[in-house]
Amino acid sequence: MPAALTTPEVIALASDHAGANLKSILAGELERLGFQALDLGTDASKPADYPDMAERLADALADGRVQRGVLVCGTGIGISIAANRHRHVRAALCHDVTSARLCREHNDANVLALGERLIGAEVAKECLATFLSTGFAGGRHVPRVAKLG
Ligand SMILES: O=C(CO)[C@H](O)[C@H](O)[C@H](O)COP(=O)(O)O
Repeated sequence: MPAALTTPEVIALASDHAGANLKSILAGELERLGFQALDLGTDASKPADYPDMAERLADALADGRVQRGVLVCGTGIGISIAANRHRHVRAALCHDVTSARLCREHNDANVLALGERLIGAEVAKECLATFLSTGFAGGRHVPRVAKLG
């Protein structure tokens, strides 16, 4: 009997020009991990303002194209600030795997934000894999997360 086919989860990525190279690396890593990458731009040759790129990802979450996403700018700061202005976005700026785990367990983050100019590709890939494989812990965190929205 043939194995059941499952549709891979689509994960959206967006970045400004300063995060475009790391975004490409992470798109490849997503495919390697069995996800489908939806690249919302920009590429390194097309300068873009991080609020506009955060909005693209916020829109993809709002209209249901994706449930989770990744944002990258130079530091991850500007693009995470911009993303969190959208009420349905819980973007977590992470520089390490522990933060990537805790933002899922405690905050039910739906967006991982990274800074290409601050962390290396290998750490970024580890953060991505941890973010995607960690569930929300629920319990005492539920009312706290509810107060965010
Ligand atoms: O918002 C940022 C700083 O917190 C991001 O790192 C941007 O990517 C950065 O400001 C872009 O800088 P650039 O000099 O215009 O490339």
